[in-house]
This record gives sequence, structure tokens and C-alpha cells, in this order.
Amino acid sequence: MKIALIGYGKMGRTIEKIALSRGHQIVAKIDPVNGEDFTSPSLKEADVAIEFTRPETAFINYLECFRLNLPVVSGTTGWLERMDEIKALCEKGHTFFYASNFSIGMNLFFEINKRLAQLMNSQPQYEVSMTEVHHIHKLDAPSGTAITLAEGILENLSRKKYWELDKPSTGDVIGIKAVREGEVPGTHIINYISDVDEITIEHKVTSRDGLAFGAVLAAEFAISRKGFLTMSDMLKF
Ligand SMILES: NC(=O)c1ccc[n+]([C@@H]2O[C@H](COP(=O)([O-])OP(=O)(O)OC[C@H]3O[C@@H](n4cnc5c(N)ncnc54)[C@H](O)[C@@H]3O)[C@@H](O)[C@H]2O)c1
Ligand SMILES: O=C(O)C1=N[C@H](C(=O)O)CCC1
Repeated sequence: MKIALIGYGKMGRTIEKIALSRGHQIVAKIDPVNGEDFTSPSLKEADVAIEFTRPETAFINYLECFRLNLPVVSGTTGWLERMDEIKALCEKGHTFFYASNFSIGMNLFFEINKRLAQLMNSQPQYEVSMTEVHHIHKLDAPSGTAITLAEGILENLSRKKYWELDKPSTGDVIGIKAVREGEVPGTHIINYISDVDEITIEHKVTSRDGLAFGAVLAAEFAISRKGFLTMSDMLKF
């Protein structure tokens, strides 16, 4: 598979390493820091684009890839208010694979989170809250993953209706605390607290290799498919 990397930062570089180890080729590295942009002729060779950039540039990058008829795999967070426009373009024949978190472990954790929320419907004595911890360079808060986790709770725990950033959990609100410290690659903690005990589930990224591996698998999956794709389509759980 010939891959165009859109964004050659922490994730782009890790994806390059994993893709090469799986026998793929990197034919373009589109990043202002790398001096290569969408006019690059090498983009014509690509089978797929993998996009990890910044919230404010992601949507424009997707349109550039679609203009070149490239399927896109993206994990960029913080732009999701435009997701309906992307889904509409997918209905017209484009391919877009999105995940707020490409780690296989986190996608297992998404399922555990939903099941735990379901069980808590009959246990009103527990209050739920979430904490996410990331490196100090992260531009968006809460993380895309924390939003997916909160949505998983809201869909399954009837007493909760909204999430709010940096507010305590109370009534129908799930409070999400976003912590930025050091070079933490990504930790998500969900707490259910009663007067007598506490249940905590936690997922901690210890290497970006896991995130990059999921993105490369997604590209392998996407090149032979059309439309809007997610990790649930690929992992089938
Ligand atoms: N879904 C996931 O599994 C997952 C995992 C890690 C990071 N992320 C998200 O991916 C994004 C990137 O993360 P990162 O850690 O690689 O960030 P990073 O800051 O290390 O890299 C981003 C790169 O994008 C480049 N860039 C900026 N504008 C650009 C443009 N217009 N075109 C092309 N490149 C451009 C920057 O120069 C930089 O090299 C963030 O939104 C982050 O939240 C998602
Ligand atoms: O490092 C980041 O930035 C990450 N972003 C994603 C998010 O916002 O959930 C995934 C984890 C790492």
C-alpha cells in the first residue's frame, strides 16, 4: 500500500515506522514543517491518505484528499462540528475512516465503559465522573476520546443527559476533568463513587505505537471500501 501522510508530527512519524514495518511505502509527507503541500506530484501515487494534523486544518485537508480521490483515514480531534458534511461527501462516493482513538485496547475499553454504564442504571447510589490526562502540547480539551467515552455513558445510563468540561458531576451532568502535564501520551479514567466504595476503570497509553498500529490497520481496511467507516466496522465488536 502506498501511503500519503498528511501531518508529520508525533503521530505521522509513528505511523511511518509502523507502516514500513508492515511492508507499506510512504510516498508523501504533507506538512508545512516538511515543506511538502497538496501540490506535491507524489500524491498521485498514493492509495490512501492518513491524516493526523490539527483541529483547524483537518477539514480542509479532507477536502484536498477527496479532490484527489484519495480515501482518508484520520484521527485528528477537535473538528467534529463538521462531521455531517464529511458524512454527506461519503454518501457521494468518498471514503473516510474516523476514530477518536485508534488503539485496539481503547476500543475494548469503549465497550467495557458502555456495559458498566448499563449496569449502573439499577444502582443510583453511584455518581460517575471522568478524568483525562494528556501532554501539555495538546490543543483540544476534553480529548476526542473522552467525548466518545462520555457519549457511551450518555447512551447507556438514563440518569445522565450531558457532559461538561471542568465541572463536578451532579444531577444529569457527567463532569470531565482535563489535565495537561508533561509528555503523557493519553490516560482516561472513569470513576463510579458511592458512599461506601468506588469503581474505577482506566486506560493508559504507554506507547503511541498502539495508536499508529490501529491507524495503519484502518488504512489497510479502507482502501477496498467506500463510505464512512469506523473502528466498529473493522473490529466487529
Ligand atoms: N485518533 C487517535 O488515535 C489519535 C492519537 C493521537 C493523536 N490524535 C490527534 O491527532 C492530531 C495530531 O496529533 P500529533 O500528536 O501527531 O500532533 P503533532 O502536533 O505532533 O503533529 C501535527 C502535525 O501537523 C502538522 N500540520 C499543521 N498544519 C498542517 C496542515 N495544514 N497540513 C499538514 N500538516 C499540518 C504540524 O506541522 C505537525 O507536524 C491531534 O488532533 C490529536 O488529538 C489522535
Ligand atoms: O495526543 C493526543 O492529542 C491524543 N489525542 C486523541 C484524543 O484527543 O482523544 C487520542 C489520544 C492521544
